[in-house]
Amino acid sequence: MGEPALRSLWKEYGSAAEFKKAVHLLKPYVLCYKKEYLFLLILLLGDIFFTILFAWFFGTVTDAAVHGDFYKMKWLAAIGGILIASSIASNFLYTYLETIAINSVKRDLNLQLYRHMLVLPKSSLSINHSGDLVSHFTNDLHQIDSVIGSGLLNLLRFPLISLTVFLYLLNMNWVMTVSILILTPAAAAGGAFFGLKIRNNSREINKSITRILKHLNETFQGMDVIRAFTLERVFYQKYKNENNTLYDWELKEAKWRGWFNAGGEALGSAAFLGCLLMGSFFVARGNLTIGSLFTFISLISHLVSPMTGLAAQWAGYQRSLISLERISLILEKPSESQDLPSYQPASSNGISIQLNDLSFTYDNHSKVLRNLNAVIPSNSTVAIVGPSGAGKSTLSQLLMGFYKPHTGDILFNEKPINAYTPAELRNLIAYVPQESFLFSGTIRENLKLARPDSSDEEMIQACIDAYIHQVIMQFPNGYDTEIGERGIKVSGGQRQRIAIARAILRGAPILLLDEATSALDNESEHQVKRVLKQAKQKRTLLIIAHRLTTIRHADLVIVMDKGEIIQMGKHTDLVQRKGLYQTLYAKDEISFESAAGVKHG
Ligand SMILES: Nc1ncnc2c1ncn2[C@@H]1O[C@H](COP(=O)(O)OP(=O)(O)OP(=O)(O)O)[C@@H](O)[C@H]1O
Repeated sequence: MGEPALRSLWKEYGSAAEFKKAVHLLKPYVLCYKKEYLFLLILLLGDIFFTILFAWFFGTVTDAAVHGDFYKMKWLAAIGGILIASSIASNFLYTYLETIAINSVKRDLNLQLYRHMLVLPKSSLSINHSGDLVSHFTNDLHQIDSVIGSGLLNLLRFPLISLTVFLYLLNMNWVMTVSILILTPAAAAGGAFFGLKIRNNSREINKSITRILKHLNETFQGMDVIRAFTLERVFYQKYKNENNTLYDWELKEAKWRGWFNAGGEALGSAAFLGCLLMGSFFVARGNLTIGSLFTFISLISHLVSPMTGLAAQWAGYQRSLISLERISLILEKPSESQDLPSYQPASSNGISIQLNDLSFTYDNHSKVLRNLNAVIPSNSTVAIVGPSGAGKSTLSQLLMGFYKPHTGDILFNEKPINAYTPAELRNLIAYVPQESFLFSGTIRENLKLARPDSSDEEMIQACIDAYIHQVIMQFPNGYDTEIGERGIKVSGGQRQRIAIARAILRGAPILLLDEATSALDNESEHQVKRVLKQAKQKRTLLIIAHRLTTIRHADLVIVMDKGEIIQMGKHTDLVQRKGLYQTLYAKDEISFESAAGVKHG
């Protein structure tokens, strides 16, 4: 590492800003368990008391043995028994309470992180890779033990035990005690140096773990492509390289920790040897008993090791701080609502939609939607068509409030959608995405997610309308058939029809279908469209479609190209007019007829 890089890292490390940030983040969670932490603190103070008492006991027993005072040894044995029993009870309680404190804080932080991610705007969430997001839960949350468990209490315990032992030893022999203090700067400097090294390493380790999780995510999601394109060797090699990188960083960290522990031991040994030599001198001169020397030696480690211990703790904090920094970056992002949205039955009144000079950009550079103006009356069927990349799906994302318009407005019943809460807005729309996503579980569970209070009759009717009921009834367990992860056990067309049934069951006043019939055969598509046409008295139907032959019945067709609305009207009018719609329709009809010809031929 270059000198300037080291200097800037040191500056960052020494600023304590991150430490303050960590305290700010963790404080509310830790305070929820203040009773447990208070009790732990009392046990820690008890531990200091036991440490001194054991050292005193050790020295007193030695002196009694040297003087052959068996009467004293008898009651010392009884005290020893009480001390050991109390120490065992205190250790057990400490371990138990620490586990409660650590796991409670971690559980609460975990839930808050998950909750926050659920209500983050799509624009904030989509800049992170899903592997990155998962790594906050699988890696970062497990790295914070050292700042919420003993590590936190040691910040108090180490200085306290050092001070108590120092005063006790000072009282016993001030020359030896003061002499040992010359080791303090070495312990502190060692801790600071290794902490800096470990901190830098932790950052790289976290990055490496995140890359591995990303790679795993993509491997399992893209397994079919990997197999079809024989990419197994390429993926294996990439995974191996990532793991080797992680191994190298972990090894580096182990080396630093190894050196650090060895350094701590060396300091401890130096203190022990120094005390033994000086102590022997004082014993020989009759200024110290052998028992007192033993007491001194057994306590000296508690004077030196808290110094190295505090430094080690500080070094250990670095890994936790890096993880906390990553978690707080997510928690700091503003959410789109305070409450978790949930299903609320929407009013059955129709919803009119108005686009007012609507423009949008994903990256603040190139506009994906430009000055869109349109009025969609309530309970009408509107088709949005146009070539690939025209901006149709982007418009649907804006209608659901996943992204905010750059300029202009969208009005539902003449009220800007910004005036609705995300939950209100999304309860107005039933959405069928381009790629239907089903959750693992049964078909019934997937359907009832859309409207938990729906009856079985309503669920079955939605499936009849989506032309999927007969198919479901042929499955061995009917509606209770498990459909596997992401609905992998049903065909693409079946998945799409279950997704349409789910949206119909939701009963929202707007039904938004984004290429939702692309995987259906002609017969299924015809049936679904027939039912949707019947249902239009009850809802506004927005259909984004590629196959224009299927949207002839729409009340309004909006033709988009390069982010603009270039034509608008009824199919019968548009098909007569020269323009993009006519061209697209002619092409579509040819391909439809030739497909039918191939089928029948
Ligand atoms: N999340 C995104 N971030 C950045 N650009 C995007 C994002 N999603 C889409 N785009 C860009 O916005 C433009 C419009 O895409 P959009 O998906 O809305 O088109 P579309 O008309 O629905 O196309 P298709 O019919 O192929 O689905 C494209 O140029 C695309 O590259």
